[in-house]
Amino acid sequence: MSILESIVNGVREDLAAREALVPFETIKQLAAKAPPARDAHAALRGSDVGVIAEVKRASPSKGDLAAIADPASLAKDYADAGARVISVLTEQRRFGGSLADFDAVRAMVDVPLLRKDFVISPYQVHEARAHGADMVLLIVAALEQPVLASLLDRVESLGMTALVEVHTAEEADRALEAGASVIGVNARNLHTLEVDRDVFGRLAPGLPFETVKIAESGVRGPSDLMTYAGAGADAVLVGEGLVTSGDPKAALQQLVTAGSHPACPRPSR
Ligand SMILES: O=C(O)c1ccccc1NCC(=O)[C@H](O)[C@H](O)COP(=O)(O)O
Repeated sequence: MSILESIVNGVREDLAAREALVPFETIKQLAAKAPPARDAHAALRGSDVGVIAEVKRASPSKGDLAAIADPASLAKDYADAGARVISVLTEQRRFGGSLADFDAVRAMVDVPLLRKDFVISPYQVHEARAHGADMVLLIVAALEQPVLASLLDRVESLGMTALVEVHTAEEADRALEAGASVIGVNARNLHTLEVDRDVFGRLAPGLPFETVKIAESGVRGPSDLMTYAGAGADAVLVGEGLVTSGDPKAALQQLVTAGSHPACPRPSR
């Protein structure tokens, strides 16, 4: 079984348990009552290269990364340092995240929030909105094409933005066919967990001009951001490099400064 399949199996079990407690109809009503979603698409389409800063406690590739005692305080640091969007991992078994982390962050910051999870069901989309998410991750490799298209429609029908994640040219074609307007190219191979930063540079030129392009994974400092910017990134998504830095706020400030530096290649629009 692949790592992705194993993660998704756990997600499916946890989802069934939550659905038994809060039925789909109830979560839909809660989502409908939530304040409107913030425009994450616009936030990411800046004239500089932006940063999506991630609250990431652990990962399948590295195990425990950081003891984040107060995710809200970390998110406040991210917001103060200029994060365009904050990503909060809510998958528990492999990433140590939770919806409680998400709620704490939502209560603290007004920046658009990405619910970062392995979304396989409409329930999770409404659940994300009910908790105040503005953006939802959809991983092409985890979804059959009709499911991907229908989840993307559902995310947008609730006023949120979908970050559609791809690893290959074929997945990028599927993302575009489904109607994705924000595509994340993840440098982390889901089979080997190895990070190859060159994947973004191979796939980005094949994406339409108007697509918002996010380079995900492997940013350890400003030079990685500059490299991704040179290959056409509108923004980078960074987790490990921030939470293991010892000073996430300062580390993020350095990235934000690099993204707006005159020498940094600008998104081409
Ligand atoms: O991080 C992992 O080990 C991982 C393994 C399997 C599936 C997904 C995984 N990570 C999710 C992500 O996309 C990253 O958290 C995100 O891109 C940030 O990456 P990084 O800056 O390298 O922590």
